[in-house]
Amino acid sequence: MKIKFTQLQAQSTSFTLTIDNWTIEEQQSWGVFSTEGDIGSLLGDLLCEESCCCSGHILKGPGHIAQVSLAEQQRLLEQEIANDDSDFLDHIDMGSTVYTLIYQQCHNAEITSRLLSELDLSHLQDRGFRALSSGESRRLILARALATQPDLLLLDKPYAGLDVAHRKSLAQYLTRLSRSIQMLIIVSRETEMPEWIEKIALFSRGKLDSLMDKATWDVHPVVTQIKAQSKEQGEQIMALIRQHRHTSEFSDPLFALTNGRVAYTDKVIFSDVTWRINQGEHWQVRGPNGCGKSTLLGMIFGDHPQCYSNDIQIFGKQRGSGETIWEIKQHIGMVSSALHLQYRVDCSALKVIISGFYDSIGLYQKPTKRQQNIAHEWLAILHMSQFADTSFRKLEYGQQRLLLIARALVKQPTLLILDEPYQGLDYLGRRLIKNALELIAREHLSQLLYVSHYQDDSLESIHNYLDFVPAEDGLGYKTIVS
Ligand SMILES: Nc1ncnc2c1ncn2[C@@H]1O[C@H](COP(=O)(O)OP(=O)(O)OP(=O)(O)O)[C@@H](O)[C@H]1O
Repeated sequence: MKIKFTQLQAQSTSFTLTIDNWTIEEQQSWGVFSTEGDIGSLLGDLLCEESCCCSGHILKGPGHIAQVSLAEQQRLLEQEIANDDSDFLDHIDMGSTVYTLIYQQCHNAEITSRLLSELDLSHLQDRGFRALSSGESRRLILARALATQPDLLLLDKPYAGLDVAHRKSLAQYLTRLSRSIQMLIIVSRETEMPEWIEKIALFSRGKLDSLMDKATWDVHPVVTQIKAQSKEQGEQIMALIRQHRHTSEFSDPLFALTNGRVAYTDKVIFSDVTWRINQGEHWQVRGPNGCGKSTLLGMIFGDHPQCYSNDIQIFGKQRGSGETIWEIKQHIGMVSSALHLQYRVDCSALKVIISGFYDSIGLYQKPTKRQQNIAHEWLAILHMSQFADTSFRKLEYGQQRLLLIARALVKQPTLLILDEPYQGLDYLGRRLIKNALELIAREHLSQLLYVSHYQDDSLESIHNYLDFVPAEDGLGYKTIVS
């Protein structure tokens, strides 16, 4: 499909996409790198939807474009929630099954089975969408896009949420696919630019900055330039945190799980998990997609139903001894994809940050002047002051994620749970947050419990690891502490 952009200006709630001149030739795949600005969803809207607020021209050859993005995942969740039948069932509705969600895109059993197998989803085909882990749902979104047999595939950060093994197999899969399908791949990590891509478009703050071939990209100075910029912003975050610092003291252990086990009717997720977190320790939790990392962190946060059937001590108290979930949550800041999906209320960017003081989704109390001031300071550091009154849901996915990170940090919690915090962030946003987390950990302003599938996201201050590995009896996973 040939696409030609000329003098294009398109407006989203948060920024303007500007493309003076860009021609994508038929059969030509491009890599797109945006240093600052989550351009993926606006580009997707421009290419896939007819109505869009823009000036200039887009000439598009005939054919069908399918997109894979975190926003697409969010849309599917909205659709599934709208169809939720829990009120009419004697069990919680986990949503349409993986099989159905792929089949409904192609109405062809053979294609559905092939995609299930190629994307390592066969074992999950009967599982409801809402029970999927984040990596599992990412693979489902790709399968659904491919099921529509597109002429052009728009992949916005396709590796987000995938573990090392699935990233590797996806890279190989995309290499194979690139021989038959034209692709536009938007990445926010320079290491994720596929080797086979010949052409790269570099965007900065929503503007197409330059077009180049892969060889020029490999030695481009942009990466060094922006690293320095994000370091400075990281220092500003630290100054803000130090200024409003307050701490709570607890006796050891801060958290302890003894012989932890989580199982559903169809399978055991993990068993025999014993984990003790003492004061001052930062931890990274590692393991493949679906091993139970988010489940375990959800047990600390107190919102997983099976935390009551386990032996858990948290902040010096035995779980189930009369404490409320709010007493626990007030000492925890949480960032996760599950929380991002749940944060569906329509409140302003400023209120999202303030809601961190109350651990609520949305804001239902009158904030103090001090809380409002701190939230405004956060917006300024994130270069988002102009969006203070903008509805959270109208912002780009990456901007939403930055607000949720600020929401978790704003009360300077004792425990900071970061379950793949960088998902959806652009290059600069990720460097900024990583620098800030490194400083927070180093100065022990909060204790970090951190999940990331990327080696280059490792934080120097984390020396404790909890690794999920397959259990010997073949029933789910167990953990190893190192
Ligand atoms: N209600 C449920 N019924 C059945 N299985 C479930 C249910 N809820 C979650 N699961 C499964 O539990 C497993 C663990 O999920 P979890 O989100 O903890 O994985 P994870 O290690 O965080 O994965 P990822 O790296 O992909 O985020 C997944 O295979 C998921 O499909």
